[in-house]
This record gives sequence, C-alpha cells and structure tokens, in this order.
Amino acid sequence: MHIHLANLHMHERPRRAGPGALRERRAGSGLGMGSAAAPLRVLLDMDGVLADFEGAVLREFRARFPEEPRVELEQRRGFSVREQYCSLREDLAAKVASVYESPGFFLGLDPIPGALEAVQEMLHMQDTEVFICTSPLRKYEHCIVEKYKWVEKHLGPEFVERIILTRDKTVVAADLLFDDKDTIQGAEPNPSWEHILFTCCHNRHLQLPAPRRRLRSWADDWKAILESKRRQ
Ligand SMILES: Cc1cn([C@H]2C[C@H](OP(=O)(O)O)[C@@H](CO)O2)c(=O)[nH]c1=O
Ligand SMILES: [Mg+2]
Repeated sequence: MHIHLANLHMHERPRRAGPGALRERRAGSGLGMGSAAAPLRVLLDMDGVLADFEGAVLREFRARFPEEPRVELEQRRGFSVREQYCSLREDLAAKVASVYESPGFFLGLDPIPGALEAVQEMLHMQDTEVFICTSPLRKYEHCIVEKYKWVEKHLGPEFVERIILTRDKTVVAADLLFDDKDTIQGAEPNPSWEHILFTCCHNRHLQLPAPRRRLRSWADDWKAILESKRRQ
C-alpha cells in the first residue's frame, strides 16, 4: 500500500526516533547550536519501583480480612492485584480495592530497599535529569495528595518539583523509564524512552523478548544502564 505522508496528520505520521534521538534533538544538533549531548533524562516510576505497593496491599489485606484467602507475594502474577484477587473469588476484588483506596494507604508505603539512596545518587550525577513519573488511581481522592506527601517525606520538598503525574507515560519525553508495569501503552505508539522493567513480585516470571532489559533491584547495576544510554 502506498501512503502519501503529506496527507497524514502529525500524530499519524510514522516516526522512528531511534536510540539517542531525543538527546540529539534537545542538544540542538542540526540547528547550528553545537553538538554537545543533552543531559540524560530518567523517569522513575513510583509504586513497585520506589514505594512498596505490593507489600502494603498484602499486609493491609491480611490485617483487615484475616479470614479471607489472599495472594502471597510469591503467588502474584500479572500487574493488576484486583484481577488476581477476583480470580480467587469474585467478591475479593472489591475488598482488595478497598485496601489501596483507603486514606493513608499510599502515604504509608515503605520505600523499596535501596531506592531512596539510588535516587539521591542519581539526582547528583552530572548530565542527568531525574523525574518521578507516576499514575494516580482512577479513584484519585487520597492517592494523589498522598503520593506528593510520600515524596516530600522520603525524598524532600525539592523532589516534589520533579513529580510528573499522568495516566499516560508514553507522551512524556525521556531517555529511560524504570517501571514495574510490563506493558506501558498510551497515545504515543513510539515513546522516546526505553522502558527498563523493574523486577517486582508480579513480573518476575515474565520472559522479556530481546532487546528488552530489566533492573532486578536497586542493588542491580542501574548505573551501567544509564551509561549505556549515554553512549548511544
Ligand atoms: C490498582 C493497582 C495500582 N497500582 C499502582 C500503579 C500506579 O502507580 P505507579 O505509576 O507509580 O506505579 C498507581 C495507580 O494505578 O497504583 C499497582 O501497582 N497495581 C495495581 O493493581
Ligand atoms: Mg509501578
């Protein structure tokens, strides 16, 4: 089939960003502005990467519904907690949702081991921009303000300036996105970032097709991933 590019709207135009394209564009190459690379821009997801959502769901569910069956972390499969509880018994879906929709839930999440130290270190690295890119629940009442408070409490008020709150991460421009969700989709079919899957109980069994990459924990070599991206 022959396609006339001129007849396509901008958002329909096929685009091949390619490795490093974002940094080149931002550095102004091709515009006579010199060829120094732009800083590496890194997006960090919050739940499952910085904050232990899964651990808190299980802890609070056990506390509130001690008689009900539950999904231990070793048994977790698939991103959605609600769906797995629903497959256990249909009425458990609403019960587990009531746990993470409760006031205080998001503020009370424990940091993922090593996350706070890694984020502070990354923030102070040369030629590196760090943002937290996180999605609110559809029932956003407590979640949104508590995510802001969590960042202030654990990372400091300056980091609140670095929160990007969006239900669609594909339209945010960056070089890397560390996220525990296995499939990240949205309006942009070719996001500029490379998605690094952060290992979490619900995704550890997935076989990633090449060339997709993982970070197994914050003890894993996240610096090597950043450096590999600078070289592209
Ligand atoms: C409902 C649900 C939410 N979440 C997290 C993901 C989002 O945060 P984040 O984008 O920071 O990972 C947030 C809203 O959906 O809650 C899960 O990780 N699993 C779930 O089953
Ligand atoms: Mg997440």
